[in-house]
Amino acid sequence: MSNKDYILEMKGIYKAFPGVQALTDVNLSVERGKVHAICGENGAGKSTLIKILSGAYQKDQGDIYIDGKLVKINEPKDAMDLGIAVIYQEFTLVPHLSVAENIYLGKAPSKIHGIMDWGELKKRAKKLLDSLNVSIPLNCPVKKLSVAQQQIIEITKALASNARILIMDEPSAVLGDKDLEQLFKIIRRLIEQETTIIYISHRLNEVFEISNTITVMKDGKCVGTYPTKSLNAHELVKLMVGRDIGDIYPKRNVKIGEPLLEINNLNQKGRLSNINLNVKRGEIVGLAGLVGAGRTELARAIFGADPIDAGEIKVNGKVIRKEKGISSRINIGVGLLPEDRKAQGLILKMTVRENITISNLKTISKSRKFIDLNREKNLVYNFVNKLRIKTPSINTKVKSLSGGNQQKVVLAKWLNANSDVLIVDEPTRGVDVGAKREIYELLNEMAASGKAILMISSELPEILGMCDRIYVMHEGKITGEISGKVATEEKIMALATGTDVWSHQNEV
Ligand SMILES: Nc1ncnc2c1ncn2[C@@H]1O[C@H](COP(=O)(O)OP(=O)(O)OP(=O)(O)O)[C@@H](O)[C@H]1O
Repeated sequence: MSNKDYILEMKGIYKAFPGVQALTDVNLSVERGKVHAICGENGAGKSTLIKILSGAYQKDQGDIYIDGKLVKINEPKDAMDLGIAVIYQEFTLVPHLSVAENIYLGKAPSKIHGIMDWGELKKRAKKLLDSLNVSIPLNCPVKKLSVAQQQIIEITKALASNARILIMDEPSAVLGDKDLEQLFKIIRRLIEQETTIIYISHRLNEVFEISNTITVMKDGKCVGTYPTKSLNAHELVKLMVGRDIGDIYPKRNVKIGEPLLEINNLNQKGRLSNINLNVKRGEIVGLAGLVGAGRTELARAIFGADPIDAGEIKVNGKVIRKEKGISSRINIGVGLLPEDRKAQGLILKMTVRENITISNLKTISKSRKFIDLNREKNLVYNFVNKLRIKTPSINTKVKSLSGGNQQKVVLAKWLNANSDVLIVDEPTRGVDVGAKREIYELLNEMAASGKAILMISSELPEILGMCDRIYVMHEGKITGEISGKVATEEKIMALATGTDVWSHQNEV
């Protein structure tokens, strides 16, 4: 392949942070008009590499070429001028401004005397949306759009800045299955228009579906670049993890006991209606549904984070008084691994050690007064090793860890809380495939030791691979309950979209 076929080349890139060599001699060559995936474990260096490309970080060494020409990217503006844009998981839209205004934010066409040319603004915004074959009302404030639509506006905004290289960092993390199909359609249209996509994801089925080429990174180095067609999932995992992890869903053989969590006729105005479910000792029960079905709302209601209007929540046979909040739920043995870890799950300025042990100081205290430092260290090392948390030390502040490693810390925190009933909301989002296997093992171990686990996940293979029973939600209601033994993606999707033509109620 000649250099001209590559829109982007990064050669010999090095980057260090205090105590961490994040990138060592990384080379990346990206073909024009293709989808180039970057895969690797948490902390492999993927985000650091794209932050260098987008001007957020400065490299220590190395060269970047665009269209075969050596370029300097010292700040985000340089990257934008070169046509490089990043679609992050957290969007950069202004909620109260309209779709059209957001697309042309900071670069709106103007008439004489600097007055904004509304007609031209809308015409241009519509043209861009049409080119992606999507229709979203131009006057609508973006805060009224779904997350999937906001992501489309974010992409359109990048195109309005003449982006030719779009970097998508875990774009599916905020999407349900239907929205993902739509995103893939848009990516295919972008490719037809010769836009180049760099796609970062831990969801390997997506990588196989959408990418032409895969670069694998490990420990800050490039393992290699491969045509997607030349690899299967097994080979890719081995390249990423450096070992064979076998079957991703470990076998379960657990005795199921009495109900530990019982929800009867739970109602929350405008959000949840007539929810009935139970999770028994030893069980892992799935809660499936599309984005917006009410799964997170239900988890928060059970945990006491949001009040309920009517209904009964029983833990271990005891009714929890409606007016009681989170601390009474924790005391009675309920834990929640929240969906939004950064905002709700971690204290970013505290260390890995403190974040993990804060959930259960009893296990590391001497006569309930002093911390037993040795016990604390052993406990934390155990989690760091088991979940393979990549951190320079257990005393490193959590804010400097990679996104996936931060998630592992929250998970360790809730596993350490040792709750009888643990609700996990998207437990493996953003986590690499090797660590996913370890998380599944830990959840299985917890269930086997007599705990009850309620697992919310948008990844249907994970629900199918892990759960004894599955409740499916649609528009704030439970639309069906299926045994893990007979569940299929089709059955779940039919219930999740409210298009179920045959009833799976109580198919257990
Ligand atoms: N601002 C920072 N300060 C200190 N260390 C950092 C910083 N950013 C990244 N690192 C370290 O650099 C390494 C690479 O992190 P990076 O975020 O690039 O990984 P990643 O492959 O994107 O991981 P993930 O899949 O978890 O997002 C990690 O060891 C991380 O702790």
